[in-house]
Amino acid sequence: MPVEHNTREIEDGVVTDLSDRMTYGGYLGLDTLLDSQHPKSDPEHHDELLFIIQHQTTELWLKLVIHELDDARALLAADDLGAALKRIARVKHIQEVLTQQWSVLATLTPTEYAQFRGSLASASGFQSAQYRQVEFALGNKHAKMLQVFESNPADHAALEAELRRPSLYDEFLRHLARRGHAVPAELLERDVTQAHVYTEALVPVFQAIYEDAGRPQGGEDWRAYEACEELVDLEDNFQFWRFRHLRTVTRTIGMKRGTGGSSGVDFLKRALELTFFPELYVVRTRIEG
Ligand code: HEM
Ligand SMILES: N[C@@H](CC(=O)c1ccccc1NC=O)C(=O)O
Repeated sequence: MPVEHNTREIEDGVVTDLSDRMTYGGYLGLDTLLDSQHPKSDPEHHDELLFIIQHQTTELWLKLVIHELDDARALLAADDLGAALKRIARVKHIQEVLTQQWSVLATLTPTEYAQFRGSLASASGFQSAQYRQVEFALGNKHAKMLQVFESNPADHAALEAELRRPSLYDEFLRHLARRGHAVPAELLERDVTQAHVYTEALVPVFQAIYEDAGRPQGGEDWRAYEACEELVDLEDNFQFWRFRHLRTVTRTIGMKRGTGGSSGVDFLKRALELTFFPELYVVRTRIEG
């Protein structure tokens, strides 16, 4: 039947009596989700809702990133590299959404933000437990970061557990070792509560994987090569997010100190020098034709 009067007929089969049945809102917990936006400005500033939702959507996606990275690690531990790569591919798409999303917040002018910034008091993204958990899961451990979470036992416990868990990189290197690659023992036995630091002896392992993949028939370790490139994408994407955050902060608060107590822009700039998988970048310098 064609659409008449620009109004679509509702088909007879459409379920309308939803008492005692599973519904859209019930399944998704929308009562709670959509009742979780509480602007603090009084009178309420129009733009504070944007600010809240931008953060909440980020936290929701971070929840999924953690879920996927957890499973990717379990799959690597079981030597199922193909399935782990699927999880990582999903994380990469989420990162792209999160980086794109900065353009919505960029519609907030410095004047508008200054009008409700005081209502945020000492709250700051620096206190995001899930963001820190992702950094830890990727291998940039930092025990002192836990201090900020002492007032929230659940967050503190989750981060402490993450601190003690092998990172995605640790699991990948263990997998490569089981596949016969000469991963240095110092990495396989490292204290996983510390940040991964650049290890020169790992570079030849990646060099062999990259050079093998470049041979005409495709290499033995094509999957390992693919995984290396996925990790590089993951780190690049993480840095793109950090960079957009830095630029947004710069255009919104200039050189003001952060509500979390840091110097602000200068502190964020230093995060751009952190790295998760340094050997995967150094190997590029070494690759010969
Ligand atoms: C106008 C918007 C924003 C401004 C002005 C801003 C400002 C800042 C500043 C100054 C810091 C340094 C810590 C401090 O002293 O407060 C910081 C950290 C942080 N912010 Fe934001 N931010 C904004 C939006 C966001 C959004 C939307 C997110 C998403 C969740 C976010 C997440 C973070 C995270 C995770 C950190 C810690 C970064 C690190 O440790 O390197 N921020 N932010
Ligand atoms: N640190 C920001 C405040 C801020 O952006 C913020 C405040 C409360 C909850 C999340 C935030 N996002 C990122 O830091 C500032 O200094 O303006």
